[in-house]
Amino acid sequence: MIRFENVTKRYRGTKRPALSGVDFEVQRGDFVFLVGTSGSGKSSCLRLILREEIPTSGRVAVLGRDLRTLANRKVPYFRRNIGSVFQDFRLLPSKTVFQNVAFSLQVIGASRGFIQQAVPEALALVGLEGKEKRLPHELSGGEQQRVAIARAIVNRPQVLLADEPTGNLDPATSTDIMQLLARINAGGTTVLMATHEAAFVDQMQRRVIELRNGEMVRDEVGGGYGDTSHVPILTPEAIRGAAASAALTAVLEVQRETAAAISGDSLAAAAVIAAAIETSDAPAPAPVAPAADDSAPAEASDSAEPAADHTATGAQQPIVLPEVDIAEIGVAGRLGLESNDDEEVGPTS
Ligand SMILES: Nc1ncnc2c1ncn2[C@@H]1O[C@H](COP(=O)(O)OP(=O)(O)OP(=O)(O)O)[C@@H](O)[C@H]1O
Repeated sequence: MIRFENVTKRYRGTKRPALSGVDFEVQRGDFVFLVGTSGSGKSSCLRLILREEIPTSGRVAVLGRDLRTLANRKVPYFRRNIGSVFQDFRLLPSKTVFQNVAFSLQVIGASRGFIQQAVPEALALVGLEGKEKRLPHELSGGEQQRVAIARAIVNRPQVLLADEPTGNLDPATSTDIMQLLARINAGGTTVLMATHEAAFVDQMQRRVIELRNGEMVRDEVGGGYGDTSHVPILTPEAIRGAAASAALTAVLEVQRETAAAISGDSLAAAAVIAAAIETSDAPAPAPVAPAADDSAPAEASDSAEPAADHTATGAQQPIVLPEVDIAEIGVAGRLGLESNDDEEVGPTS
């Protein structure tokens, strides 16, 4: 569904490439965290997927299209398959909640009747019924991000890109937003999220792609935020004797301390998530919607099975989410986005 092949991105006037030889593939229905320190190249990856940038070398293919050969005039149609949310929400300040969500349908020429039906459905999905007439400044930060998410998904994109979507929100509100993104993913939408939020990455145990100075240093199924992949996994069976046992204990202690240091301020968020899990009566996560066409099935990374405990927080439970009925939105068919996944979406007006 999304493929990076040896992608290097060098911005004009810069010495060091923003991305260097990056290779990965994301399957339909995946939920992938992109992690890495500031400047490591996460946003550049998302911009390449949106075709806001093109690689200096290598290839980016999204939904079966090689984006280098995608004609400029076709880019707006291509982007209809991709929803985006950002840290700063990017709402239109003088438009109401309804108008903000409707706007993304108006620009693609959707009919008035369709908008009247689709917008309330999207707002209901994100839990904003009754707030249609509010202006953005009359909403909390979390509500504003919900509007942005409703706007991103109102035409049922196949891919949702989220660039630090919880970056401006408090831990409890961030948890709500993460639950919402996971629900959307459970309905079959592929989600790629760039984040610095260690607690969520650790809790959700999804696939983690880590960038460092533009290079991909980790692609881990069911990974945590901190890169512990270089730490050898020691098991008691492999070591005999009291001295060895003491050494193992010391190593595990260092791992725990390292994890605590990495988690840092995110511990509060982790506590909130844990509380949410405890009070939740939700069933196990829904299986990812089956592939509708030629894509490979979703990877095992999307199962609820936690990975082997080689991250410091491997014992934590993933966020458990209610099943979502994607017919709740029911917009894809009407927009012609449903079954011809690899076909270009033509103008609707
Ligand atoms: N338009 C641009 N022109 C020049 N350099 C850029 C441009 N956009 C990004 N860069 C550089 O590319 C590198 C990667 O930036 P990018 O925004 O992709 O990182 P990031 O991991 O998303 O960072 P953050 O977590 O701070 O958002 C950085 O060194 C940045 O300065």
